[in-house]
Amino acid sequence: MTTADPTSVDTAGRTARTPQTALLETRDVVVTYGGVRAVDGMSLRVRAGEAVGLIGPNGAGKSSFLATLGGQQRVSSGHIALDGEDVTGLPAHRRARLGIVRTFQMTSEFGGMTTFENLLTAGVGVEGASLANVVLHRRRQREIEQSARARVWEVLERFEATHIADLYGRELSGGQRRLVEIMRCLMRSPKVLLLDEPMVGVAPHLVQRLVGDLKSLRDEGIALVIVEHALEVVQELCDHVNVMGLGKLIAAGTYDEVVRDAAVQAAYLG
Ligand SMILES: Nc1ncnc2c1ncn2[C@@H]1O[C@H](COP(=O)(O)OP(=O)(O)OP(=O)(O)O)[C@@H](O)[C@H]1O
Repeated sequence: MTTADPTSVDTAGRTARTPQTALLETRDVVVTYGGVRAVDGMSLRVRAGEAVGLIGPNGAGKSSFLATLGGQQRVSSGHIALDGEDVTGLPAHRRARLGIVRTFQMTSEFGGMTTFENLLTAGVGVEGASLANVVLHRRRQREIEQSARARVWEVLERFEATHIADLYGRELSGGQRRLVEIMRCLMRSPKVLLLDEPMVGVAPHLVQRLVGDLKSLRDEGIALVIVEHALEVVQELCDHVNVMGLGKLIAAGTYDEVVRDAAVQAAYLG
């Protein structure tokens, strides 16, 4: 992720389509909660096949900014574009259809479903099995379900996770849960995968495995945007690291570049 080219997004948020156009681009994104300016003018670009880290001290605005990318948080001002198209006003489910998908920690509802069912529900949602479809087009619904079932097995095999297909969410280890969360996103064939602390609760010996899985997604061309406090993970996984402090981008570059930056050291110490 790099800072935005100021000429690339016009005032209506449209981006000129050039070979250099970023897959995901934000321009001057601001989020305010009451009087708190949690995100204060974030302009970033993310290319396809790039793993981008978002780091910074507690309260820097990372999660709020990530939520604006996924559409879970409305921006107070600014623009967000995917593939050159302005998506700023789109709700999360419409962005997900366009390819911006965010991992969510499994809630208790998921604990009562098997891994297979967890993935299936994510997959059936993709093709828009609305209530109307279910009621009016049963055959179409069966086709959607059949293709989603095939996709579930594809995803489980790709992550060597067929052995957890019949385990309930509540029976999974922390690392397996994180994997299911990522696999649920994969059911939606994302272009951009947003991850908020993907390594929380993962046993140390499984972190490497999950990092490897994320690298393989990146190498297939999916853009990853990762908020992560575990800096060794950021160092290993991310091609580009953005550091936030008090809502603003205070440094950007490779991991080695940003950790040497005086402003970054001051933000972490201060
Ligand atoms: N829903 C909310 N209502 C009011 N203030 C909020 C809300 N969410 C976050 N904030 C505030 O916005 C600022 C940024 O919070 P945010 O969670 O985005 O930061 P963060 O960098 O992700 O922090 P952490 O690393 O601790 O998760 C903080 O001052 C926080 O208290």
